[in-house]
Amino acid sequence: MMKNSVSCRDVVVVRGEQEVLHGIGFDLRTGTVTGLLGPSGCGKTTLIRAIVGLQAQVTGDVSVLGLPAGAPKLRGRVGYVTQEPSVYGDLTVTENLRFFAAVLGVPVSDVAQVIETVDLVSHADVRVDRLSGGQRSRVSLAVALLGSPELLVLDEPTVGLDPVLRRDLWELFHRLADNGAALLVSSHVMDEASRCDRLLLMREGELLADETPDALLTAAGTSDIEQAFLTLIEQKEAAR
Ligand SMILES: Nc1ncnc2c1ncn2[C@@H]1O[C@H](COP(=O)(O)OP(=O)(O)OP(=O)(O)O)[C@@H](O)[C@H]1O
Repeated sequence: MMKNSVSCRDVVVVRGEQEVLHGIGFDLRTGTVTGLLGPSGCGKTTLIRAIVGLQAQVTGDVSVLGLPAGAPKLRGRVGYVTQEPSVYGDLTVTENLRFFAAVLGVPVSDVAQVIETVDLVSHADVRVDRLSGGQRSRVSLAVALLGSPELLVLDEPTVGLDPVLRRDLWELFHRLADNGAALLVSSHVMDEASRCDRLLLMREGELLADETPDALLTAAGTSDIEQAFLTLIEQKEAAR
């Protein structure tokens, strides 16, 4: 039986004066790649921050690998890549990874492995500020892969990448899931939806759908995810 890596129930988040998540519930399964999709500002990053335990003012239940989100024991078991670059520009790829391996208490022998996984062997000794945007985001991903985390949470990892690189990264995500990890990958690009095993579609702080891409398309009677998303919104508004 598939296990749940993340379980969210009735998750409400207030940021500033505003409630931005209005009672979200879903499970994230081990060994799958789940896409978190929705328009800019709908609350994807906020939900991700709640899962990795960085968000204040969360009510409801967020359980990660059987522990409360943010529990100290989850350190090293959860990898998180933010939208902002999280590596040092004045260090090489290898130096960055050695630094983060030491911080995380991960064996230094893992460094070469993750560099290979993200396909940066040829740039291992190049300073990060001399890399392209896509290469740099793969360094951040390599940091998140240190220690072979059981849950990987990636906030818009493919923004600004060319189609070939995007395809390669999605192949990597599925390899990681095949090896037993759960991945949650946010995107506001609907055409990435078909690459996911499951989809969470968000709008204005609510979950509109928690389905496989096929089930979603069948329910909406279309072959286009963007159209399915619009149909769902129309159905929801008609039901109000
Ligand atoms: N620091 C903050 N203080 C108050 N409100 C915030 C803060 N950061 C974000 N918000 C609000 O929370 C809501 C959700 O933002 P969030 O960043 O989670 O959306 P998102 O779906 O990740 O957007 P994007 O795709 O543009 O990154 C938005 O209405 C935003 O204005």
